[in-house]
Amino acid sequence: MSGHTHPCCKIGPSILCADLSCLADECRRMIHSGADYLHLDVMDGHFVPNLTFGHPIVKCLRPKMPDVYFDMHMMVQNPERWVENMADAGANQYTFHVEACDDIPALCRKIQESGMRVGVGLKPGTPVETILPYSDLFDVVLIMTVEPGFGGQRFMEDMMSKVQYLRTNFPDLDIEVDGGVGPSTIDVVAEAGANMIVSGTAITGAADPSQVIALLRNSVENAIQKSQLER
Ligand SMILES: O=C(CO)[C@@H](O)[C@H](O)COP(=O)(O)O
Repeated sequence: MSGHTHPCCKIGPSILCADLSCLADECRRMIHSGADYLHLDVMDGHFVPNLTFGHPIVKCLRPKMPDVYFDMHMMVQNPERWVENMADAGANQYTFHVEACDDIPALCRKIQESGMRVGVGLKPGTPVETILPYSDLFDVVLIMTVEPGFGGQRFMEDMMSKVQYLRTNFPDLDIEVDGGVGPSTIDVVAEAGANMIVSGTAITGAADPSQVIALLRNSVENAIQKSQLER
């Protein structure tokens, strides 16, 4: 992690609260509204008290949108179990939760060898120090700003200290924030130094998702520009 080039802003709608009966159409709507990637929430009913979908759905989506970046947020126990399936389904990023992982280096190696970017997620109660010994192994760190499991929850601003710490110590790292992020909370997220912005209900529930995506992007790009001028 060297070079000190702040990674660029990327906006990734979470389709968790979209109309999942027409998933591909919803995904296309997000991309046509200016999304840079799709954040796909996989829940197993064990790691979190909710169920969504797995690799068979991702595999069906992939041919319908061959160039879209699929960011898999794996809210599952035994995350090592689904790496090959997700890679085969066409996932680009595999973000496991540190709380669910017994052997971080082995899992990171497995994800990388299968051709996906490596992401690690931290629940709100997990200190950032937990992942520091392995920091070279991750492409993305996902800081949860709600308890994982459901969309539409309240943003936890006190998680921003984790983002600030990571941005200060790992200037080139992709730092993703997820949970309760929208027009009313984006400025603190951007100021803290996050560059990958997940936003669910604020985008999918908006009358004009493109307006919300543009607003989020504007806030993050301004913060990046400001931090570069201060350097
Ligand atoms: O992973 C999760 C929830 O576990 C998120 O991706 C949410 O789905 C984001 O939705 P909003 O909080 O933005 O409505």
